[in-house]
Amino acid sequence: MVQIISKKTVSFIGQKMATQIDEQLFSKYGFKVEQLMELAGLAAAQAIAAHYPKSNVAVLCGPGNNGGDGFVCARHLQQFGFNPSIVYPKESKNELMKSLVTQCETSSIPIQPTLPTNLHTFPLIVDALFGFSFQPPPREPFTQILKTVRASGIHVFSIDIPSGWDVEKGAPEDTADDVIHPHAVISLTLPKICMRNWTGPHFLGGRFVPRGLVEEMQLQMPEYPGFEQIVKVED
Ligand SMILES: NC(=O)C1=CN([C@@H]2O[C@H](COP(=O)(O)OP(=O)(O)OC[C@H]3O[C@@H](n4cnc5c(N)ncnc54)[C@H](O)[C@@H]3O)[C@@H](O)[C@H]2O)[C@H](O)CC1
Ligand SMILES: [K+]
Repeated sequence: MVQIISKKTVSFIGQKMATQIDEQLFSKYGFKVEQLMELAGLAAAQAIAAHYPKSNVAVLCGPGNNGGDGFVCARHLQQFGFNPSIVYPKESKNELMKSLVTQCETSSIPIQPTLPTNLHTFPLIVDALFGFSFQPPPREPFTQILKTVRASGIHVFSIDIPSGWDVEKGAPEDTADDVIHPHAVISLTLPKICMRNWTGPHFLGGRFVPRGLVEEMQLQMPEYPGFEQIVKVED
């Protein structure tokens, strides 16, 4: 059972604050992005395994670190007995992303640049296209992908923020067809302001922020029970 915490007990952060936390973790606090990405992707996979039955799952990975979380999540989902396939529309030249591709390829996780033609047979999609650095509106080829996913009606689990959402302005109109309308979301580190009014299943992970940074930036962090990596956020 994932422990439930109240949304009143955690800070909701904007795009600038999320970027500042990220920068501080890597500069002053000495972390490497791959360390944190591993924990972020693992937390996402744990939330998925806690919330959905084992199945085929299409993991949509964008060109930035949100996409990196998706690759890590796919690897762990396979370890947990899911059958992941990765959709990676815009290959990054970044060495870390190349390593993540190798890790998944050598684990026999298929990777393709476009949505599978049999997408309708997938019970679940993981959305790791864009995170807190997204600047709307989406550009091609992502617009078309977001539209197809929206039209499919398949349950989508979003990592950090639902792709296509403005990080701060919140959920778009119900009629918007080029954004993710998620079934569930995992916020990483802290929820972003766009998640304030979200009432669907909401997990929180990324239990890696060091005490010094929490105090320096006066962050209200979640109380994780014991040695858990995820909690669920409710009213
Ligand atoms: N501190 C943490 O909590 C950690 C979070 N992680 C994850 O990293 C993302 C943020 O990653 P970042 O590389 O900064 O950016 P994104 O992945 O959100 O996207 C950048 C990527 O997207 C392109 N892009 C931006 N806007 C558009 C657009 N309108 N259309 C098309 N493409 C767009 C841009 O060019 C870049 O290529 C965070 O959310 C977490 O998921 C880390 O894994 C660990 C630490
Ligand atoms: K996302």
